[in-house]
Amino acid sequence: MNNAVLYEKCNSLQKRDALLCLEEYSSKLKWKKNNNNILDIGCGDGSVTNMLKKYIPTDFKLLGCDISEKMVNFANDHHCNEQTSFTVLDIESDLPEGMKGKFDHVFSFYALHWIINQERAFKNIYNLLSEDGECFMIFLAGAPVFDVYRVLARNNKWSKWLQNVDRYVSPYHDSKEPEKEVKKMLEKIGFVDYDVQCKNSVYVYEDLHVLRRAFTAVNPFKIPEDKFDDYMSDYLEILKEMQIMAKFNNNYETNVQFRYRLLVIYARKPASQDKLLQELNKRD
Ligand SMILES: C[S@@+](CC[C@H](N)C(=O)[O-])C[C@H]1O[C@@H](n2cnc3c(N)ncnc32)[C@H](O)[C@@H]1O
Ligand SMILES: CC(C)=CCC/C(C)=C/CC/C(C)=C/C(=O)O
Repeated sequence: MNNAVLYEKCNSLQKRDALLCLEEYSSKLKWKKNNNNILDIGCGDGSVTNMLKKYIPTDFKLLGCDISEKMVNFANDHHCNEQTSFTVLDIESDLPEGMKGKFDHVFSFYALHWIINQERAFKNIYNLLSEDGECFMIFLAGAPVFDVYRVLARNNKWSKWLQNVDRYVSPYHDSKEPEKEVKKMLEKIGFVDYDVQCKNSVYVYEDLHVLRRAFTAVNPFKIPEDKFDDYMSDYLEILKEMQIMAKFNNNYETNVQFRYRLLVIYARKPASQDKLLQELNKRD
């Protein structure tokens, strides 16, 4: 997904959930009196990064990062100022030395379900954090859109463009207890005070035009332009087969309920004295 202009117009689901979760969790976040260094991972067009500022009560520097140079350039063009900037970073790759241990807070909204190597990404988040630093992330555990990808990938008409489809399915989509898996990983990496929730959520797309644009904005597959309408028609047919859409409804003005599971994660990197206690507890 590289189309920042389209994504900025179609990220109402992602924005709504970022706002709802920040409202719910903002009282849990601990801020330094000044010089809070903050990172937003998978910032996309930067509009949610920009929204985040409303929840930072004191002086801060905010860096958004994304694997997509197109997204980063769009975010810098639209949201860069003396406190906020954006840079290219793949959270699954090696970290620049200068970023390690530098951030008091790391956020991520609707990005980590795009990551296959979860442990690598979460270890990177741990290493990005300063001592006593905290992270707050929301991303999809499971969603019908991933089942749609798998059905399309089995269709000979689309299999050529949907190879390795599970590369774009959330790593927790088939998990019965994603929060358990995440907690185990956080503990293994060394996070403390973690709170992991998997929330059953629903979002209503008011009509199929809106749904189509939202689906297109996050579509990771390189479908040829002259085939995209046919691809979308097959996508909508699958929604009917999955009974997410009414079977005989060809009315584009119909709304569609998107039911999904959202992981909401808070965790803290222990300060050195905590680490000592952790070690002593392990020995007992
Ligand atoms: C659905 S968008 C979310 C954007 C924004 N956080 C929001 O809530 O609207 C997911 C973003 O994660 C980025 N992303 C995917 N894999 C990434 C990786 N390995 N490292 C950094 N960003 C990544 C994508 O390029 C995309 O911009
Ligand atoms: C009913 C149905 C399957 C709707 C799909 C809605 C949609 C496009 C959800 C976004 C899924 C996603 C991968 C979001 C993201 O990465 O931000």
